[in-house]
Amino acid sequence: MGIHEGFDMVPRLTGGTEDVRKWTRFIDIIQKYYQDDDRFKLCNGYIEFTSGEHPMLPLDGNNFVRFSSKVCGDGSVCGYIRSVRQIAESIFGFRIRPWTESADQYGFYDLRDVHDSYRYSFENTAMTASRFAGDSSDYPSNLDTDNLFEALEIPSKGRGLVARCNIRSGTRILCEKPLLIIRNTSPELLHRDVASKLKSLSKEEQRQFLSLHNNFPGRHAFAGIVKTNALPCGPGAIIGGIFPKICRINHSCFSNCHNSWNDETQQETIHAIKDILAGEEITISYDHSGPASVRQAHLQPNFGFNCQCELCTLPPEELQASDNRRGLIQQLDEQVGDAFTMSTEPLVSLQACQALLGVLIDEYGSHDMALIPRLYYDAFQIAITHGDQARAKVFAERSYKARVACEGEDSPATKKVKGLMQNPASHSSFALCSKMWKTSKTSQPKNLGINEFEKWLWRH
Ligand SMILES: C[S@@+](CC[C@H](N)C(=O)[O-])C[C@H]1O[C@@H](n2cnc3c(N)ncnc32)[C@H](O)[C@@H]1O
Repeated sequence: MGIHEGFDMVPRLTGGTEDVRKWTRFIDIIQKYYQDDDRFKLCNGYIEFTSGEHPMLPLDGNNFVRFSSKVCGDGSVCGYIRSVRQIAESIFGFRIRPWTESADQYGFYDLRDVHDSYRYSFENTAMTASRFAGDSSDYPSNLDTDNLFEALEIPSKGRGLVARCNIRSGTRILCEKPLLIIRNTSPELLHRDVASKLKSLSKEEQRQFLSLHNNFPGRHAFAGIVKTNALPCGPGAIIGGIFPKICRINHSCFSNCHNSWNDETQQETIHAIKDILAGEEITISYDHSGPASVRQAHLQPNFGFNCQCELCTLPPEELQASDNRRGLIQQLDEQVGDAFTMSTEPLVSLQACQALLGVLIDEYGSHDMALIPRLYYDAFQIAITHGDQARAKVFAERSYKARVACEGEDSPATKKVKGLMQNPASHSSFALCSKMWKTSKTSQPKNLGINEFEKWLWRH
């Protein structure tokens, strides 16, 4: 029989947005925490710890009731049960009910509930994904990018790209050279500019351009295609690119991919910023962040559509809750960017950074890698301008890791932060404001637990 230990989720999670967000956050933290652990396995639709009775966590938490294993005979599984429980408690609080038979404590649910939940969570996910990807060892790594997606009709959005198999967060889904690069100008001039540039394209490239969606038909049709589809070549760029495949990707205010322009290779890349399941639509964000009304006010005149993404179509109270978080994100972002506070009260800036990280995770789950590299880079700057190389190095490492996931190793921004991670003092602002936090780059404390390390890092 043996002695069992674990925890139950009481009450069970609902399919509501808040619960889904919390579970996504929980799974993200688990993946990051155990990513270098040999016994941690990310499988098709679930996570497995190859220790004890191989306890599992489903990637979809709806219906999850228990994480447990027989613990005698394999000491290491106890460690997994307890650390997963601690992470779960930090997110779900009182809903996590720990129990151990060694202290005569038993789970809340009876075995039939637990078996039903297992059947739902594990057998179902394996079957669902295998329908798309062929076998149950999904997240294929050897497919060329053309096999990762297909163009399909999406309700109320025209055509869009849909994943053909499970795609892991951090995967480069597409890398494309533009058909055309154009400068923003009046519709008439734009139409003429495009007309002359089209002449130098091949017949196939012309066909690709002309087949793109146009939300602004009329006298200047080429300008309409450009306005509907162009993506800026870099943040704040006044030139934009038109891409045959990337321009088929629809927008979401809660996107699962990140697009970025690589100025060195002159290509646009698309990276998954969360695990995407086969059958899910691939989306990017055309917009800045901010509350729904601000996003709509940008999308309608600039791209000519009312957003129908999963966030904008939430019931009003849930959308309001998201708006409040996004308002707070903007507020904290401004505080973090305040140069005077950074130079005179760096601790206030660092606290704003940490608070921002918390709200970002609440709003996006931790998957929104696109904002995370910048946040850690801001934290790096706060530390380095006051001479703190030890923390600056950790912030640079985190920024680098997040940047690789959303832009790849070949992105100029990734290369830059990689250099800073190796040598934080090479930054031009090193000790520029003060030396009051002076440390060496190797003086990070050793042997601290996660919480203690975070306290050190954020100067609590
Ligand atoms: C760059 S195109 C994307 C591909 C396009 N759906 C197609 O059929 O080729 C942008 C257009 O797609 C549609 N679209 C993209 N995202 C949308 C969304 N979230 N809600 C509604 N329509 C969307 C809008 O018509 C928008 O102008």
